[in-house]
Amino acid sequence: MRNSSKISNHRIFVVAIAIMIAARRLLPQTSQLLNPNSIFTRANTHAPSLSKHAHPSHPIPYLMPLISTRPTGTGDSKILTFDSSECGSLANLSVPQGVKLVINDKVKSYSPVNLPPSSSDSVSDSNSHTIELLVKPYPPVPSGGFGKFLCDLDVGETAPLIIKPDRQIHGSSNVTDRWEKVCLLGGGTGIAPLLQIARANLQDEDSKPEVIMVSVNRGDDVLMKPEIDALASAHPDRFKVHYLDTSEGSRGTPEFIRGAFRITPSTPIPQDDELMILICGSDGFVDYWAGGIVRDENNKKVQGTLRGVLAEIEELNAEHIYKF
Ligand SMILES: Cc1cc2nc3c(=O)[nH]c(=O)nc-3n(C[C@H](O)[C@H](O)[C@H](O)COP(=O)(O)OP(=O)(O)OC[C@H]3O[C@@H](n4cnc5c(N)ncnc54)[C@H](O)[C@@H]3O)c2cc1C
Repeated sequence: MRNSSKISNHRIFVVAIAIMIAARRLLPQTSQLLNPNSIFTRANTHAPSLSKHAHPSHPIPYLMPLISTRPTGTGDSKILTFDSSECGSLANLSVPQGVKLVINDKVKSYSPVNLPPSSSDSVSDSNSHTIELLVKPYPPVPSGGFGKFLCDLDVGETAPLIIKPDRQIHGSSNVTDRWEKVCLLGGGTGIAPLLQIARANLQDEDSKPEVIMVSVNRGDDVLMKPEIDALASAHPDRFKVHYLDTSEGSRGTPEFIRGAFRITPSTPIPQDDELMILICGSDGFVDYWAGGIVRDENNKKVQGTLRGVLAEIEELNAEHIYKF
């Protein structure tokens, strides 16, 4: 009897020590999400060790450490660089790569602006194992605040991120060497995935698509302008950028799009592989330009009917447009 009580006391002691060690490991994550300035009140329940066993397409978040942060130079948005080396197999993921931030079972999408590593990148090259996110800290609303959460992270803290599976754009995940003219229409932080697509097309010396970007912003808060202008200087024959400032109440028109993307009434109706317009921005932004994205009976996002400004350009049809 005495022996069995000793054994059970010993077991209780061992279990208590194990719980204390596990709690200490989780503490930085817990305190991060319980920060009084944060609207998140529940601890992340995914222990760091779980991330080691997750596949990039598996819905268990990686706890990616923030390794550096810098302001974009305009407004309050930041470029946040996360160490993605734990994910291991990010090499050769197709562009645009996407990640999801998962907190309290709520999820929001973010888009790396840097290119994923290629298989030729050395494992020792630390630049090839990072994810750079352009993030704007919108003043949080209830159940939101994800942008502020990311922007408030200190170097060394982690964010629970999932690597999204490849994005299918009209039946294929390929965005390079596919269309003759790639037109990118981004509002605010919506420019992030479009910049990655521009970079992927321009770095590919073998294919020569023309890339035209329209960046829509209010006032001086033009996100990633230095980086975009640098790309335009480096590829003057293949990359053109137009900035549209909507602060004075001016909104884009069909004429503006015709001019920027050079679609004229005398242009023959483009074939699918000639021209693609990729649109990314807030729901209101996408709705204004091309009609809203809708959800099907499985709550999956589908493109919805083409409406808005682009629907007024008769040379275009839904096959020429993709809404993020
Ligand atoms: C495919 C995809 C890629 C995205 N990539 C990025 C990215 O790279 N970087 C990034 O910062 N965001 C990106 N977003 C937007 C991101 O997912 C969040 O919607 C955004 O961070 C706002 O969330 P929040 O919780 O901070 O805002 P909330 O707290 O929910 O809202 C705060 C306020 O901001 C307004 N707001 C919310 N979202 C937007 C928006 N997108 N534009 C303008 N106003 C808004 C709300 O109406 C509200 O008034 C992307 C979205 C999608 C669908």
